[in-house]
Amino acid sequence: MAMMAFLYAVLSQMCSWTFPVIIAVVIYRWLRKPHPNFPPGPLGFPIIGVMPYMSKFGLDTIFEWSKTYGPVLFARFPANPTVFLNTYEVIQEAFSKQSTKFSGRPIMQLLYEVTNDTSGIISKDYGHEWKLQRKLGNKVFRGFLFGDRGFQTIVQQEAKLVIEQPKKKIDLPIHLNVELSKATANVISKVVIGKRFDEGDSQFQALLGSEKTMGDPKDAVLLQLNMMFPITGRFPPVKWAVKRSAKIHLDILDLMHDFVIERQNNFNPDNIQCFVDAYLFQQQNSNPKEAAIFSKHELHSIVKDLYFAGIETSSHTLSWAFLIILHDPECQMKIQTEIDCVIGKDMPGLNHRESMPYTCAFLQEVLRFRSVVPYGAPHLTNADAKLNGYYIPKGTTVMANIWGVHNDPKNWTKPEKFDPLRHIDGNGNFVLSPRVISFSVGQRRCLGELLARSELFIFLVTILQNLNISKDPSLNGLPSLKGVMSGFFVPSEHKIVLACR
Ligand code: HEM
Repeated sequence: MAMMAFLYAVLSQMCSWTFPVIIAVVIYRWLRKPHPNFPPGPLGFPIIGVMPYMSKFGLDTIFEWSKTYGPVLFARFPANPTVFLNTYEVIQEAFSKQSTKFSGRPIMQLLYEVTNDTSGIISKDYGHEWKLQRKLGNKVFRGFLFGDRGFQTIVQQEAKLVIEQPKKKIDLPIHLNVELSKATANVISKVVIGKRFDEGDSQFQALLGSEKTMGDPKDAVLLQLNMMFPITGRFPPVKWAVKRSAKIHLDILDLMHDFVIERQNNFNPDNIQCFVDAYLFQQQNSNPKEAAIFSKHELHSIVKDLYFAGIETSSHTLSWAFLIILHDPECQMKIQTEIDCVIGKDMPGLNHRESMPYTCAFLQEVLRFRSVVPYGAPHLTNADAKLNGYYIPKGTTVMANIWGVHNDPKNWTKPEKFDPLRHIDGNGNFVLSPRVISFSVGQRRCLGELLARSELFIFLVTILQNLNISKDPSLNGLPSLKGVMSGFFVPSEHKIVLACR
């Protein structure tokens, strides 16, 4: 009895000071800034930070905050306090002018926990290893893939097949995005592993299946929750979503391993045909220290990164383009008028771009109006930095608010309006705008930009040269332009009708 009384006394004593201490720690952590001169931002709430304020995808929320807190703001996300850059000027300053300080990558905690791996290009932190991998990537993507084996030829071949497929189902509504994903997957395959796949191929089905599941909207929400509150990963249903995501990741790596082995068996150093060939060549011709960096494991991860970054981004940007055309059929008419004048019945090629200002302006406006990667990829400061008068310490996560730049009325009159003519000057010429930054800026800007731009032009023009698009007649209204976030910012699922011209 005496013992019970003693324990009770100790416990109540502890409670009397533990609870206030916990509250004090929570409040301290909530109010604390990494540095007194850290950028300003909304306070949010203890523990959950700014989460309750976020609209579904945060696109408008951050943009609204920037009106109060300015071009550089700090958002208290529970697991990862993040600095958002909201104007073109500060993004340029950070990612281009101060790129050696702002080009790191935070560990993608979720993926890291399940894979213990930061190999590849996308997730690799800034430094010697990333620079070497990226240099090789730039060489392949900017250099030797022109000519007979160039992007243009590869994309033209796939574009021809895209128009054949729907021709068989003329007048029946189809999911055009499914066809476009297959086409962009085959473009990447040709560029990276030197071969394309037939539709029924089991490896191709596995690849497309994993791409789809990676962006599963249901799991995307759970995984986001896990990123904000890592502890949720210990309990279902978040635990199951994390497991599913890990399995997909490992299955894809296995698939990449098979792709690379097949290519390796046919490798001929005198006939470099694709990215994997160039990588194997580099491996064999580097000094031992560098050869260790160009390892097999890195190669599998980079191949995976190229598939991950290159399929859905391009196919969904094209889907946005066709959805916009449904809403504004005049665009279709104007592009087709240009096609008829400039290309006629010839095969569309990249050289036609300079004579087709409206089509170029239309595509640039699609990239502005609906960016599939509205915040780019997270960066990390790898040194203390000063930006716009604020101090940003080493190790801070930094995101570019690409969506904000594209919707800033200081950059664009009526940004909510889709208007290709804003990119055409008084003489009728197309003006390439530096303020459309869908591919980001600086050292870490998109590696596949050249390829993506080739795909956007050749697919759009080949399809409209041969087909007219219109809405599914069984629908009352038009499919929404609002979009959904499922890994990328994409149009919600819809069908369209294609008819021969
Ligand atoms: C319309 C299509 C595309 C858009 C809008 C897009 C956009 C982006 C953006 C915003 C980033 C992040 C840049 C940063 O961290 O600041 C990125 C990175 C990247 N993209 Fe793309 N991308 C597209 C297509 C492609 C294609 C076709 C490929 C390749 C085959 C590709 C490969 C990559 C890679 C490898 C990175 C990581 C670069 C690095 O970390 O150094 N992308 N992309």
